[in-house]
Amino acid sequence: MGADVSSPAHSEGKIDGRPATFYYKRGDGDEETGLAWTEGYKVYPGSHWVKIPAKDILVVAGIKNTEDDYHFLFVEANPAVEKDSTASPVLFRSQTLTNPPSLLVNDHSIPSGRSCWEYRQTHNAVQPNFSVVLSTGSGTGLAKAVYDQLLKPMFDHCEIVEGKHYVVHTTTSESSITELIRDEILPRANLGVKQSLLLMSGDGGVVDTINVLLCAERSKDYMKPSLSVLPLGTGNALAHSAGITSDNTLGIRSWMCGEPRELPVFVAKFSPGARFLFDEARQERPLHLADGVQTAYGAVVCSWGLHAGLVADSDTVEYRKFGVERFKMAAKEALFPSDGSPPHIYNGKVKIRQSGTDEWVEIRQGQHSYVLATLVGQLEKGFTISPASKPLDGKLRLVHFGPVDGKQAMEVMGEAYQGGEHVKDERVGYEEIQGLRIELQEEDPRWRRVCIDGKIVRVEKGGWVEVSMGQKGVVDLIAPRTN
Ligand SMILES: Nc1ncnc2c1ncn2[C@@H]1O[C@H](COP(=O)(O)OP(=O)(O)OP(=O)(O)O)[C@@H](O)[C@H]1O
Repeated sequence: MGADVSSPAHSEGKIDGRPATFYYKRGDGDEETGLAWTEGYKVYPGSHWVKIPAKDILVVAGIKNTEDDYHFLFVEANPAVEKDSTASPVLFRSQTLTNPPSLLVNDHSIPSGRSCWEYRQTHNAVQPNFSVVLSTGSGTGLAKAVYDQLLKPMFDHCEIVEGKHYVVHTTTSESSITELIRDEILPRANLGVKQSLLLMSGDGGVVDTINVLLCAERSKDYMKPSLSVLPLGTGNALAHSAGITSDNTLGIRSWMCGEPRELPVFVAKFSPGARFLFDEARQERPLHLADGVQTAYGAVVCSWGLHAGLVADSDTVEYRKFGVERFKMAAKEALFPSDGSPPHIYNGKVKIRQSGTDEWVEIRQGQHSYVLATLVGQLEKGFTISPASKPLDGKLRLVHFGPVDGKQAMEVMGEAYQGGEHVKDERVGYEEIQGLRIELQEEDPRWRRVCIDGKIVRVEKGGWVEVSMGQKGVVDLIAPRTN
């Protein structure tokens, strides 16, 4: 606590009406940054200090009709998770600060203008234009607990009222989000109504949303909705890559203080006969037809080979119980098959198109292990698949490697967990691309699975997929400001 008494980092005031001494250490990094306070105005060597790390702070907001009182909103780790894995990881907390350090107020006040969550609400709308989506099938099923223990208490504190200011939609099936967007959000967007969605889901909730919006006819009055994400899926690639998870608030700080940013999307066109697989691949459905071509949209990844296989194989009720570990478990299974055989080598032609040319160039002729085009940096926390990607930079990058044995594939994957070191590995190709075309030459349908943001599309025999950047102006993502 080394701040000078006159420093903007130090003040004497009150906490919930009780005299207190405050110190604030600027930054958003280690546990030492944030607010520390102790009861009373006399500080002794043995004084008890309460510390609220900067990463736990939501906002500091002035209380109306007072001079120096502030709402101090933050989260706290939930001790109940040790015994109850279905509990919310963090809980909502609030205190009233009188005369807090000015630096704290400066760093954590609600930004004005487009970046303020209030800007995105229209409280006098005929019906609420703010929808909260609880995706019960996402991740390990925490959406309901996070809503009850974190989000709802925060809304209550901020006097954001269910039914008046927002509507809750709880998913009951794989098609719930699609139906909500198709039947409610899209028609109102086409009437020019400004809408916000808070998706308590992983990447799947986002890909469901963008697919409806991009596949639809949009009117000339179309007003693009803004999406916020509370990362409650398994990989949460988009949230990690957009900086939404860079604090401990489970996306709420980004929802409150982030700004609308254009969400870059890609379009994947498929040969006739391609089908979306769902319900553990027991069911299938056709893709949307755009100008007669089977089409899907994504904001994260299009892959074929090892990555698509392990995403598909691990999307079962059994595997989902293991959270993000499910990807590693499925990877082990794919790389070291229990019958002792080597991992599958994928046959097909992989072609890329680079900036400034219409020409398709074939890479790594014939055989492949891993082919992955992505718009994001991380596919899961710490798994840096594309280290050159910047948040929402709208650049498509390709990561690929050819036939390797299980041990070598594990090595390459391990390097991706070390900050994206795999892209320096001579076995790995990594480049920015404008387009990707894969012509699959596999007999077994198992090796013809393509992953689009966690969803699986099975391509028919002799089929292909072609990926390029998609349309702009359809949806915004609320993400932390980048100054
Ligand atoms: N009650 C439900 N029953 C069946 N499917 C559901 C249900 N609720 C949500 N879903 C679907 O499950 C999918 C969950 O995907 P989501 O991406 O949110 O989670 P995840 O796959 O665990 O995470 P990630 O994609 O980030 O790895 C969504 O596409 C959603 O439509």
